[in-house]
Amino acid sequence: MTAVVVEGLQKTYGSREVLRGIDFTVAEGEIFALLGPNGAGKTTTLEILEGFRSRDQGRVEVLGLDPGMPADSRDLRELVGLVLQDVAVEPYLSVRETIARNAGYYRAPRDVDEVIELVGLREKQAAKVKDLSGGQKRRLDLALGVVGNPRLLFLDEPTTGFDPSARRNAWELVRDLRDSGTTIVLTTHYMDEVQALADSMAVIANGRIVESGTPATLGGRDSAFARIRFELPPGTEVSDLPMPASATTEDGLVSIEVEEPTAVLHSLTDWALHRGATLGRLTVERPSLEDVYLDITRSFEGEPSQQSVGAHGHRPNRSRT
Ligand SMILES: Nc1ncnc2c1ncn2[C@@H]1O[C@H](COP(=O)(O)OP(=O)(O)OP(=O)(O)O)[C@@H](O)[C@H]1O
Repeated sequence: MTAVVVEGLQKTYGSREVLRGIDFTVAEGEIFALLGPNGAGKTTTLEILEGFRSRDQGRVEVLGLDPGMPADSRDLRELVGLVLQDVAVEPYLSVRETIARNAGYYRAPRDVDEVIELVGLREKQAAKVKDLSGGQKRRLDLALGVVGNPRLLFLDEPTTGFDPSARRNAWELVRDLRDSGTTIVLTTHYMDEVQALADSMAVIANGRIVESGTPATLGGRDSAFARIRFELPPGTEVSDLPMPASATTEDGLVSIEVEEPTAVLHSLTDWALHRGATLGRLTVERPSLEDVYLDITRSFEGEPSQQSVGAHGHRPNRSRT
């Protein structure tokens, strides 16, 4: 089943066209990542899906419901979990009290101890919210997102401010949630996060979805040329190589670009071994997800962007507490 359907979604703030007709779908049980430069409209899209923001045009369906309809939006509250960028929580309550209080808002919440364990806050369960570090606070946000046992979880930049080990734990948690059947829609600026988590993804730039696919195939990444780089053995020239190669670059390496590197590597290493030489700093790389992502978004930088006229309004208060 499809968990989220977005078709021709448009949103304008004043006369600033932020979404110019975007389309994507999220399959039930997958982790879907929405990416894009600052101000591209990711949060706006998420807020529309969550029912916190109205849309101007287009069709939106979340778990078969329309978040733009008040009655559907109320039903969605039970089915959907949110981890937003600015969750307001009571600073003088403890971690446990905060999670227990939120559990009380749902008909069939998860067990509070299980949630505390899940987000790794057992040691901090008696601490007041105001005394938590930034990363611990974000883990509490995650706990509040999952305590209602949602079918669909929205994560807006879930690991911003986490240390490397807390990020790994959060990824583990997100994968566990997916494996237990929760659909997850997340936004992030970290390509390693997308690589580690996303089953599918879409890039939004200049008000449109400009690429979509999987982390492995985005922007034709899987069929892109491989780049072989190495140090020329002492006493040899680029022209001695058994195939065409670029001259040494400023980092002292020779580079060869090929569609399929197996045969080229074979003749290259054969060539070196026959001379009793080695190919220092030898690497074979295809463009990383980050390379592809930057290429895609850069190609939209020159385009006329969303028009900007008039003052910004205030975001609605999205806190549930
Ligand atoms: N309430 C509002 N009124 C007017 N303009 C707004 C409002 N909310 C957002 N915007 C503008 O809409 C554009 C998209 O904002 P949005 O927060 O959706 O982007 P984003 O992709 O989530 O960005 P970031 O990566 O920085 O979080 C921005 O230019 C922003 O300034």
